[in-house]
Amino acid sequence: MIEIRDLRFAYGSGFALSVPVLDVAARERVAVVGPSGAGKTTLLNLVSGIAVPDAGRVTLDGRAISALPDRARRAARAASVGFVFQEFALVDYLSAEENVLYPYRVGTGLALDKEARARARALLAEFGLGEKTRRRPAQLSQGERQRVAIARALVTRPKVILADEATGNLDPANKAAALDLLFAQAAETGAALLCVTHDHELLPRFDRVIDFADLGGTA
Ligand SMILES: Nc1ncnc2c1ncn2[C@@H]1O[C@H](COP(=O)(O)OP(=O)(O)OP(=O)(O)O)[C@@H](O)[C@H]1O
Repeated sequence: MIEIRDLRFAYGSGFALSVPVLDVAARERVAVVGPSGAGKTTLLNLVSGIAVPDAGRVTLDGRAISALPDRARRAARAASVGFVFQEFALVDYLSAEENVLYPYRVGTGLALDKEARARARALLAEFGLGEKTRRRPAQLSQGERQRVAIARALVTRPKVILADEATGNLDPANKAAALDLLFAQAAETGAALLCVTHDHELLPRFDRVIDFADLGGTA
């Protein structure tokens, strides 16, 4: 589902990333670990098409997303990828439900129809937020905001789910619960799941753990 070949990327700051091969199959749940600043977020940005590699290829669901022009890449990302951002990146002035529906609002061509709205509400209900769909992020707890961010990543039923420290800043019970939600939804839709995490106690729950140092390294 995710296929990386000979990936190279550098920031102007000098940091460079090189990943010769990385594959994640449909239904596979993979954790990525590594020290702070190793390039884990950068890797997720490259996989999702937020960033474009200097060389090499990222293929998602059979499509070389890294080779697409900007607009097509954004559309492909919206169609194929759900992303749980490190700091959640919720929109302050939108309700929980409107935050979950945000992927439909960013000019990606996905139809914000009745079915999408029903799915957003169903996810929030399943995540224990059925009574709080109209609240704004500031009126939610940290764990609740986290669940809104996860629901937003899942609402389009993406084939690829990327999570950047999706369980960071949560207490142990909320960490486990957040992972349960991600795993259950990924299993339902058959998505590939790639999660950056520093939570070593969660690693046994993944099918595979990739240590960033073994990926091919940074140069
Ligand atoms: N937009 C940017 N421009 C220039 N350099 C950047 C940019 N974003 C990140 N970097 C640098 O690239 C390197 C990798 O950053 P990245 O955020 O991918 O690491 P990380 O492994 O996710 O770290 P952490 O675990 O702390 O989140 C760091 O040295 C960082 O300073």
